[in-house]
Amino acid sequence: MTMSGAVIRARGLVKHFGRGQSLVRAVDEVDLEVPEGQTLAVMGPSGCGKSTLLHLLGGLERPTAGEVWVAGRRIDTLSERALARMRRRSVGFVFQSFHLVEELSAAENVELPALLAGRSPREARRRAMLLLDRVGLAGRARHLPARLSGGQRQRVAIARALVNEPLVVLADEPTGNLDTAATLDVLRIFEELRAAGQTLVIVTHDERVAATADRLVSMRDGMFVDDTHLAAARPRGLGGLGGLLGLGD
Ligand SMILES: Nc1ncnc2c1ncn2[C@@H]1O[C@H](COP(=O)(O)OP(=O)(O)OP(=O)(O)O)[C@@H](O)[C@H]1O
Repeated sequence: MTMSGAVIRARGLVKHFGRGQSLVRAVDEVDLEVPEGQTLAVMGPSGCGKSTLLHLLGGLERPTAGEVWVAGRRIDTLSERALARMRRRSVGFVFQSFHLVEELSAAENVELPALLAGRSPREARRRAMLLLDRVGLAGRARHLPARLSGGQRQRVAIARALVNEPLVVLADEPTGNLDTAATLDVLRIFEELRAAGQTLVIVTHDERVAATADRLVSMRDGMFVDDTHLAAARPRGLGGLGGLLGLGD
């Protein structure tokens, strides 16, 4: 962690796509600090650069210019290998279209990042079952994604994002493909995570999702045009995420 407690820090962040006449400034000189325990919502019209920003913050893409720090470590200059390791250990991703592995059961999907991070099969299974229980899917552990509803798939994806106890969860329109009931299920889980002190960045078009955040930034043309603090970030709750999930060390 940095002295300021920022889990994520970006300075002068720029991402361009294409060149010449077709140059797109997807992210244009963004500065950002996300303190530990903050839930940050990012809103803005389609194409304003929200997803690109999230990908830069989580090391899925490299900036054209600027710097990104995760837990006090600069990541935009890391090798591909080191970047992949950083993502596995420190970042949990949740996507609009779930991105589950269709050939694997719900439990196996959740276990996968734990195994890739070097945990034993037994420990990976233990974590997966605990997390599936936490998201209300203990009874669906053996189901393939095709047999799950959209809301259930997204809850599996959230469990997967949490399995390595990430420093930050980055969610890209996590309720974008969900009906109201499933959206509320997902919001309840995010609310639980927030209460436990999990740092969260959520890109969303949904006002209900944004309303659960501590801070709301609005983007337009790759830039922040508004920044509203709705609540002070809370320190990690008793036991933090590990305590909430009963994961231990
Ligand atoms: N890989 C890419 N190659 C070329 N252009 C891209 C690429 N990714 C994003 N862009 C462009 O960058 C801009 C920002 O896209 P981005 O997906 O970040 O926006 P967004 O705010 O997340 O949009 P939406 O809400 O529709 O998901 C858009 O003009 C988009 O077309």
